[in-house]
Amino acid sequence: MLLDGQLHYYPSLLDPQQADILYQQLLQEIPWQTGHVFIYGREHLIPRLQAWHGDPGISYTYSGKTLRADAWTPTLANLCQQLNQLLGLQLNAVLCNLYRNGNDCMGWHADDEKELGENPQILSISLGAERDFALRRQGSSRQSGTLRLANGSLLDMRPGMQNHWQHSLPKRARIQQSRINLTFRTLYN
Ligand SMILES: O=C(O)CCC(=O)C(=O)O
Ligand SMILES: [Fe+2]
Repeated sequence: MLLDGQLHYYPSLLDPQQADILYQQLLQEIPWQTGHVFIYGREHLIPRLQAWHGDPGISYTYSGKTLRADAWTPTLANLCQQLNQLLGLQLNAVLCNLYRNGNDCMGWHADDEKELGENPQILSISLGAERDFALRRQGSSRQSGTLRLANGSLLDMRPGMQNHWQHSLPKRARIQQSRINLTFRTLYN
């Protein structure tokens, strides 16, 4: 347990063999897309592949646009159901990220969009290459530390975390292998 109980890390939710099978299934099953964002009216490709899946009618606002989540794939639906049962939650959507190698990354942010409610709890499953997950306090530009997210691990970002901390997935140029990260969320539309 770290950071006043706001972050719980379980290094082996899945054993390595299960994690490898899941990785391959998700790689095939998810319609990975090259996302883009608009910054000052100019289009930029994001440095990773993405997909959004969720319950029917769930939508999210991303880069100023409201988009509907795609239907669950069988593997994602199964994972979401298992997490809900295990943890007593009502997760209803997942953001999937595919980092093709160490050059793919995600910048500093908090997952604090309006549709996630006041105190979101986000469950993050990591598969494939081990990558550093960096943390800093909201409002600070100094990194507080990193956590290595292992293949088959679960990171539970508890309620409160998104209000006080930012996180990022920094570039690691030497890493050649790819990684899939799934962040399960509860969206209130
Ligand atoms: O890839 C990760 O571990 C972090 C992903 C993330 O922060 C997000 O999807 O909001
Ligand atoms: Fe995030």
